[in-house]
Amino acid sequence: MNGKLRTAIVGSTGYGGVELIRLLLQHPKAEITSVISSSNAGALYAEGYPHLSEIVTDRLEAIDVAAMKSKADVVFLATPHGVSTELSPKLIDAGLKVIDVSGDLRLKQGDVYETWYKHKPADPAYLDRAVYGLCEVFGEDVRGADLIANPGCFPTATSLGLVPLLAEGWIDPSTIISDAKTGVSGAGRGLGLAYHYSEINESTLAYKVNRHQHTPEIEQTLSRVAGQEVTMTFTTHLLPMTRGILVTSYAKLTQARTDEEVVNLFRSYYEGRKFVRIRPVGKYPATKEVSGSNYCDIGVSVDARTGRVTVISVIDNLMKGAAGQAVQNLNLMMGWDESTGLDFTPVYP
Ligand SMILES: NC(=O)C1=CN([C@@H]2O[C@H](COP(=O)(O)OP(=O)(O)OC[C@H]3O[C@@H](n4cnc5c(N)ncnc54)[C@H](OP(=O)(O)O)[C@@H]3O)[C@@H](O)[C@H]2O)C=CC1
Ligand SMILES: CC(=O)N[C@@H](CCC(=O)OP(=O)(O)O)C(=O)O
Repeated sequence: MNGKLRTAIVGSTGYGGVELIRLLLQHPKAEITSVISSSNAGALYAEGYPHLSEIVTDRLEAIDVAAMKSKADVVFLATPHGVSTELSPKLIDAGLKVIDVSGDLRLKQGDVYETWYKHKPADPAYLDRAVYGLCEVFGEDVRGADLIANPGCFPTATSLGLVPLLAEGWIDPSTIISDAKTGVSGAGRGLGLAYHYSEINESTLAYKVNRHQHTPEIEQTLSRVAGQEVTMTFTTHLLPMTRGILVTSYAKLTQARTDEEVVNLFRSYYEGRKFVRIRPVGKYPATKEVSGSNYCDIGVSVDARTGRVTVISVIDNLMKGAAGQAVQNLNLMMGWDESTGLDFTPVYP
């Protein structure tokens, strides 16, 4: 023992898992004690990820709650939907802390989860116990929690772009439309026809139109902040890039505002929050400007002609959209500075 917090990663062989490894390897207060696989226990981790040769020398371990309890304090779940539903209660009951990167514990109402995810929901007691870790909005809830539902990638970018406007009543909640674009790593490492080079290269497409599972998650956050039920239109698009999410949101202003007023509202709402950066009037962020980092960058514009505000928000889906925010949640949960181990610049170009 060197005094560091011991972490285990279930789903370590996926894209979310390998990004968690990148972050936890250089975290000053945490270490990785188990990399876990449901299908390949015994194999050397770096066999599947040669970029980690001579860096991660561990072998993959099977899922075993007692073994995790003996080797770890906190377990990250970077697993497909449905796994955490069953596994998180066992880990919590064993006295472990859990940060779930999947969607299993994000929606407070089990029937809503079942409708959108087509999976059996988790036990309501654990849904109640899970704290929704959108750090810049609900971060206070995370301190001292033991079960975190890490927000989805699209919900993180979309919600951070709308929350200040709703919190202050500057937009009409019934008029929100968000148009989202993502790179292919959002779909994970598994194979799928839509993600083949020859299918997505030089092409783009909308998918899960009016049925994306992140819609109720965004609505849940916006409703909580607005203090009334919010429904919205949300459309996702796949782009031929590896990392990155860009969301453009539109809503009707409740009264005339200037660009400067809206920029100042965002700056004041996120004051002191390192990972949200607001562009000046007339400037809008690109996905490359946050790539590999935990930042969410936001640009805003008022259209005086239509009375609508346009918000552009970008994140790296694997960082602020998954592993980065999961480590930020770990930091908040442990009472550490939220940027511990995340304090590095984006990769550019
Ligand atoms: N990719 C992204 O940008 C984001 C992903 N997420 C969510 O994070 C989770 C992981 O996503 P991602 O890493 O992209 O997905 P991947 O498909 O890349 O990885 C998922 C991993 O889960 C493991 N797994 C599969 N079945 C089981 C099982 N029954 N029990 C335990 N582990 C299993 C697999 O590894 P093995 O066979 O070795 O066990 C696999 O490597 C998903 O819920 C996803 O929705 C959230 C935000 C963003
Ligand atoms: C390109 C692509 O398919 N992206 C995924 C991103 C969702 C995801 O990562 O899952 P969570 O629900 O756990 O956040 C999607 O649109 O479903």
